[in-house]
Amino acid sequence: MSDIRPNLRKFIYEQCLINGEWRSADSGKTIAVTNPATQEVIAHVPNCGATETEHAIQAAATALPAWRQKTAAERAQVLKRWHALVMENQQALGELMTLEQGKPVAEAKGEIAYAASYIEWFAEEARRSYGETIPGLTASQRIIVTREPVGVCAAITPWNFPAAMITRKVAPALAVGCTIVVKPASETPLTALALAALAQEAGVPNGVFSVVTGDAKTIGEAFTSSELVRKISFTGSTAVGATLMAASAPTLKRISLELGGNAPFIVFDDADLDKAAQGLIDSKFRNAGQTCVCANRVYVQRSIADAFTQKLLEKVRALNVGNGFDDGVTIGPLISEKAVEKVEKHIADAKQHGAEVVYGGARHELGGTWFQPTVLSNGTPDMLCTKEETFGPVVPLIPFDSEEEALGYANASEFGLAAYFYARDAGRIRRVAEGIEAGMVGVNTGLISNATAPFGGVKASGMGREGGHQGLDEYTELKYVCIDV
Ligand SMILES: NC(=O)C1=CN([C@@H]2O[C@H](COP(=O)(O)OP(=O)(O)OC[C@H]3O[C@@H](n4cnc5c(N)ncnc54)[C@H](OP(=O)(O)O)[C@@H]3O)[C@@H](O)[C@H]2O)C=CC1
Ligand SMILES: O=C(O)[C@H](O)CS(=O)(=O)O
Repeated sequence: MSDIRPNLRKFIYEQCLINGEWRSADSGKTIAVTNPATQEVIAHVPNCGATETEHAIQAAATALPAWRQKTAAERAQVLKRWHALVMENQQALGELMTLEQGKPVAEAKGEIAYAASYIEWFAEEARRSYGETIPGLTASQRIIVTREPVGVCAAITPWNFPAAMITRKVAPALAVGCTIVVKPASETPLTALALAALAQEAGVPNGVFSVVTGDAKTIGEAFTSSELVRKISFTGSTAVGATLMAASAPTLKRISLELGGNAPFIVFDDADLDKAAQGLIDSKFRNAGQTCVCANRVYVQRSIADAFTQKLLEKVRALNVGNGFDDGVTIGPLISEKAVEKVEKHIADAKQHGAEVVYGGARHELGGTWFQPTVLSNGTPDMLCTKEETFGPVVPLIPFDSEEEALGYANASEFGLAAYFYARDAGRIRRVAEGIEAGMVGVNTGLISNATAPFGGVKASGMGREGGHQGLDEYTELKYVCIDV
């Protein structure tokens, strides 16, 4: 039986929104969108190329003057209407996300609310894009610093958070008066198209926000080579981020990169072990482990390792693997067969390093791309999963003895997106929070993502911040005006 429910059909857009028009690819070619739980083809979206992308970029440039000339309050009103429409349709948008991405409906609805919170946040921030005045150097001199929109922007987003990765780029861009063209991931274009339809209904003018689906490399090259595009915002793998950064250099574009992670999760001997076990569940198994901020390597102080492992196993056993549409399911399918193979590779490598599978460790009996929630004990600090993100429901437990040893392991990574640790000693919290190399640190919590805080990483995890008041900075340029009158 199809998971496509009658209420969803009106939210399935099989055309791209370019300059306010819903259109197919010039070639007529399409890309199939499948349900990862059933492999059912649920829709076909346009396989656009350079011409359609350039049309969308040109439309964004044409729409820019009128949109940037609106007052911040006028732009905020449009964003607030968009926020209201997204939340009014939270159930349907959540089910649409489950249909194309696989995460459980409850989690998908949570992401819709999280995505909407970025729209609401930047509707409010739109009116706080402040400049400053600086005392002049002479009696007749006045120094004014203003913020202006960067201009035409482009965004490329991943499949794991099909709504939030869109709104945390589009909302700040529109709030400050930019226009934007978005290329969503080919696995999950439907959520992006539905969000664009609601933005259009909310009154976002033609050309201000377009969505182009199709060949990533071709569309990406159209973005990076265009002199009209002044800013690129990307969320995805470090490799692609680096490619986009290099390709943007000839036209000196502004760039924001939210890239790969490999979050350490440290449990010290003075931690509240029940909180730490729950925090690890919250961080690790969200989206079946397919998030860039999830705990990827877990360091447990040796003296409490056995006690912590038992508390963790009690919670892991309660996880319910299944179709995201089924009540009570907490772990959906992984996005692809390739994703499952990467998880298997990491587990095999860990076992070769001496790790033991204390729970799960193999594909789920449901078949397809479902994988058993897995706990490995007796891990080592040189396993493959300590070097690259697993992007699956695997907890590798690695014992350590001293605080210095744990911090050394945590920082021995090219990545620096998120990090987590549980402790209660104030001095330890200060030392570790300041010593860990990451853009975001969770102390006694496994959930750190929200629209009010600056989300982003250091080292190979990227640059720039999304969310918080800092999120506006990515879409504005400073202008310094020196007046002598
Ligand atoms: N820091 C963060 O917030 C996040 C980081 N990530 C990281 O991304 C990875 C998983 O996401 P995944 O989607 O596989 O990453 P990818 O980098 O493969 O894809 C991300 C997006 O980039 C597009 N893309 C792929 N190749 C190119 C190219 N040559 N030029 C332009 N665009 C391109 C994809 O299009 P298409 O779908 O058509 O291939 C997709 O829209 C993980 O490493 C994860 O850690 C993911 C999410 C959030
Ligand atoms: O893509 C991701 O993993 C997201 O950035 C994680 S979050 O913002 O939803 O935490």
